[in-house]
Amino acid sequence: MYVKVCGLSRPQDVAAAVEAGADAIGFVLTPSPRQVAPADVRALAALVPEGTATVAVFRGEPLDEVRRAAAESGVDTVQLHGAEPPEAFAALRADGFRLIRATSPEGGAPLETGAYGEDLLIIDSPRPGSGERWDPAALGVSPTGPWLLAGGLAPDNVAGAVAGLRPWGVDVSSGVERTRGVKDPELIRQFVAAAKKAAA
Ligand SMILES: O=C(O)c1ccccc1N[C@@H]1O[C@H](COP(=O)(O)O)[C@@H](O)[C@H]1O
Repeated sequence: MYVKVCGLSRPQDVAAAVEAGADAIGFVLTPSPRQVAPADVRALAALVPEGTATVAVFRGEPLDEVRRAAAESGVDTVQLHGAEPPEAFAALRADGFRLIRATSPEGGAPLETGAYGEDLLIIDSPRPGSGERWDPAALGVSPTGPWLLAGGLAPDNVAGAVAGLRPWGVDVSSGVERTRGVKDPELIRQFVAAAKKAAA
């Protein structure tokens, strides 16, 4: 079970996620209560050991801005939540990034990993980072490639969500916060442990 913890902005939260065994650490570079400047992401990403992915999250920014901010951040992976075309993914691939495409079942984009050249697909609610669950019935058939389930996951519901949809991995932001935008290291530990125990 691949586990991504997203929206980190403090060293102690990065440390908690790494120590708990998260596979990917996400930093939000788009307007959000969790937004972090590229220079601050660089400092946080430097705390992440090799082998754990560092992910810069964007939503709807122009491609030039994404390329510039991702390079400045020092991450290895870019996650796009907008309506970016396959050409944007190709450009970021040429820059050397691994790629995550995030969409929702209602979004109209293909629910197939790799459709735009990405390495990983995230299926999320239409309002990413909101903590909202979405109706699993909207998914129909699960993607065959590696995909992460996101949207309203938390330590106490991740096992049930995994049992229902059998994703390759999970992604969380709001569910490991007690105050919106502020991560809780203990909830991060609980989430990663519960997710790792959940059978895909
Ligand atoms: O976390 C954010 O604030 C955010 C903002 C804009 C785009 C994506 C964002 N995060 C992604 O949202 C989901 C998790 O959402 P939830 O809060 O757990 O319901 C995940 O894909 C994050 O990478």
